[in-house]
Amino acid sequence: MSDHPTTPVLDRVHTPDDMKTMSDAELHQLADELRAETISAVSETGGHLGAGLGVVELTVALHAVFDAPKDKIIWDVSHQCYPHKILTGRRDRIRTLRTEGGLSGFTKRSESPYDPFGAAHSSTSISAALGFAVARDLGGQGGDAIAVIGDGAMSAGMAYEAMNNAGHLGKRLIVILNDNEMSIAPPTGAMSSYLSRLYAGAPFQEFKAAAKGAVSLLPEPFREGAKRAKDIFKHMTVGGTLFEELGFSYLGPIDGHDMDQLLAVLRTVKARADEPILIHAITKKGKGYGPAEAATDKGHATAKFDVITGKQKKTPSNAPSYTSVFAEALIAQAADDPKIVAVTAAMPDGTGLNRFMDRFASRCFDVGIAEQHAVTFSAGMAAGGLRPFCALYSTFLQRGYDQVVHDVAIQRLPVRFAIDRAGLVGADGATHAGSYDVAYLANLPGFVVMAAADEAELVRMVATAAAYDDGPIAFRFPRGEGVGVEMPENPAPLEIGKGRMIREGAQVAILSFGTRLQEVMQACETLAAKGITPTVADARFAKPLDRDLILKLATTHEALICVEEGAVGGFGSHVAQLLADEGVFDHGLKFRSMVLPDIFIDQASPKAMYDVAGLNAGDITAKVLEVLGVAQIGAQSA
Ligand SMILES: Cc1ncc(C[n+]2csc(CCOP(=O)(O)OP(=O)(O)O)c2C)c(N)n1
Ligand SMILES: CC(=O)[C@@H](O)[C@H](O)COP(=O)(O)O
Ligand SMILES: [Mg+2]
Repeated sequence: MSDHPTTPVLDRVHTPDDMKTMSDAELHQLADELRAETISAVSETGGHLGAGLGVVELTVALHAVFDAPKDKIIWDVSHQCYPHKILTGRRDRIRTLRTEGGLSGFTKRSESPYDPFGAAHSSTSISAALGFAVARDLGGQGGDAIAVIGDGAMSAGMAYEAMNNAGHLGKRLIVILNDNEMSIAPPTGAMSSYLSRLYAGAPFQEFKAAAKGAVSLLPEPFREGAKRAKDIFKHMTVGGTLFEELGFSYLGPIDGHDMDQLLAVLRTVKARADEPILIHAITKKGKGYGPAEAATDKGHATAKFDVITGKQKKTPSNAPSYTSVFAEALIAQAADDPKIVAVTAAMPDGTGLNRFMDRFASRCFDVGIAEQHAVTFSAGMAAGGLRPFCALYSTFLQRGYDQVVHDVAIQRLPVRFAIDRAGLVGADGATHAGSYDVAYLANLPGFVVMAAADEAELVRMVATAAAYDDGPIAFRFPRGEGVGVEMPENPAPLEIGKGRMIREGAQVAILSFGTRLQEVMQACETLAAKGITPTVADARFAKPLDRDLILKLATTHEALICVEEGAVGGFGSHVAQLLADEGVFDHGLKFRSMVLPDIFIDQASPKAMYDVAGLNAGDITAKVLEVLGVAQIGAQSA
């Protein structure tokens, strides 16, 4: 397979309308070419590969049978949407995926009318599709509503909330369960076992209407090609399923890579459905690309790679990742403390807890994509006397917020939140940015909220959290590698609510919270050349604040600048509140709080995203000069 495959059929597709006149044989070939084009594009951009490869046939069949954008095809998570983007007028930009100014790696309403609903967090598709179905029936936009949801995403409660509602409403709604027996890691849980049992050992089964002579139900002109459908339907043995109990007609399992089968089933569903229908399609994540199929994550996400060898082109790292530092620090604590347990919501590799699991299998829980449950489950274990570390990405913890408030904070339970991917994450863009956790945690009574300035600080914060039994405690750290600092050998717990002085200076004090400290120090080098030597402190805690440190900085300097990689309402806001409460502003303190701006920042490199946010060294330099009233010369290049 060459990097730029020959694609004569795909070349004819500019929008899905161009597929409507294609023969089934051409659609077969289109799928092959689409797969080659997807592999080729992702080899140049990196990104989510395996999920897209698993839905190539399904994508072609859906666009051949349904009429997008009038019909709404809603991809759950939408990390599998690259083939869909190629078929829906975005092929010319597909090699800009996940880059600054390029295509998003997810569906996005502002990007295309063929993306009726944006996603990136999982398990929203059935709710959204049901919303479209109701809107259609109440005189809104017409067309079918089709949710494509993976078996991993089916582990989240929201999918069942939606099916419960859909079954009750009884409207025409099509859900395609794309079951590849994979989440990012192999899926866990009873639901996953249930899905496996639905098709284990059985031949692919088909369409309920078979008993009523399904072939005759096929609309013209498809009856001609219906011999295959006859073969498909003759195995029909579908019995009662959980989905049927919820009010869906269950069709399947069908082979999600068999184009004939897909076309026959979708055409018939399109012609006949008058109620909620769930089509259970069995697929292979990474299908059709050897290196992806062979990978343990089935090519879920990849760096740029060589198409022939599959070898990924990763830039060598200079320091360990924050994630791995967290995992090793937790393992070290857990070795001495049998009460420490760890929880991940379907991200064992992403959170580093796969290492913890290897070491302490019975004390590590992958609960599936179920962040709400992860939080309350941790609360229960804390109430039961364990020391749970609930390791979630900042963006996914958002989903468990009521549980954080109601089950953890109000009961003052000592759940330790290890918040990974804090701050701007890069190619995944706005949906995955960890922008809000400080704001939404530091406002909760009794919560301790920390941010690590570097990987050594992270190790100390793990030790602090392990030793803290008085209530909930959280520490946040970013995606990517650390700064290469020396690591503490026997990390002692930090004193709660105490920051640290980094360097003493004059005129202006910079109070950093989190890893922007490196940018602050870089800014100081530039400022030194201008004769300005700021005092720099690392707050460590957004809650409780180090009042003594902050008031000292505020009363001994002309200006105080807070810097953090979080949204307004976070650390700087709490400092401002303290200063206002203490009347410090009455004495003329110049105060600035550098936070993420009030916009959703699109995907780019983290550095470029922080440029947009105005939180890089040059911005800090410029802020110091502005607050001191010094003329700015070349501040952006600092
Ligand atoms: C709420 C939420 N939690 C976690 C994730 C991270 N995540 C992205 S894709 C994925 C696995 C999804 O599995 P599945 O739905 O089966 O899709 P597949 O990749 O197998 O096609 C996970 C856990 C997410 N996107 N959203
Ligand atoms: C689609 C999704 O939610 C995940 O695959 C996410 O992209 C992982 O991000 P990391 O690469 O930061 O683990
Ligand atoms: Mg899956």
